[in-house]
Amino acid sequence: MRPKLVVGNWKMNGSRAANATLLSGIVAGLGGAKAKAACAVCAPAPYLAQCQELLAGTPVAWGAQDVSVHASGAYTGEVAAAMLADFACRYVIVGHSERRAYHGEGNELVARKAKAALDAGLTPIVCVGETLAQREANQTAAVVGEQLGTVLETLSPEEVTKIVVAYEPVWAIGTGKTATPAMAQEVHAQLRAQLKVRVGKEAAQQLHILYGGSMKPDNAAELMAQPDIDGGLIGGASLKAAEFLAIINAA
Ligand SMILES: O=C[C@H](O)COP(=O)(O)O
Repeated sequence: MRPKLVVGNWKMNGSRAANATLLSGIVAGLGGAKAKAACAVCAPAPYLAQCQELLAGTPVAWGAQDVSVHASGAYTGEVAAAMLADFACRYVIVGHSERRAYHGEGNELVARKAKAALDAGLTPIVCVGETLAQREANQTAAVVGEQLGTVLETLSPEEVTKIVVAYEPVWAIGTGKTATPAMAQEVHAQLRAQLKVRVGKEAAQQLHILYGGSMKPDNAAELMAQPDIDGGLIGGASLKAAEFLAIINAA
């Protein structure tokens, strides 16, 4: 059975003081006992050093929310994958819908970001998801299929076995609306079938497909009980230690 994975995406939130309180609360809440799920936080880039300082040696991994496709050079404002690795990041989110919507990131760029992350030894968390208009037009399967498909074409099958996929219906992000477990499971099963074509049945069974979109302590257990939902990518609820811990414990 795949162990569950719960990842917090802090988005553009936090401060040195607030992060210290949040991270010490999470670590204390895990209590040194074997957590029910693997967990990580994806922090804004300036706080990765703080994550490394406070989380090294704990069960909580850390990562970033975006990465450049370039290795180094004249790319003002960008952060290279090697720089994230320098701060011992394990994960980096690529293709979050907020990057797609506000920064015009398309499927090919997202795939190149996933490749850049893998080349630096990081695990990309590749986000896919449809807008409300796309769902209402019955385009969900086509949209997420194309989003994941471009990544699968860009990476070798061996590289694909090292990614994490996150299904995040855009209409459920930060809105309090959640996909029902059945709706989410339907898309997760489709994504796993697509992965299977690329990497084979056994490897596809090992891959993590996370659900994101208003996952909270009160709906996490039901969502994660679905056969193809292997954890969560948590926004708002990852900013409060008690809520984040409750979701980890619901796994
Ligand atoms: O990456 C996280 C998702 O965008 C979900 O955010 P949310 O839990 O605040 O809805």
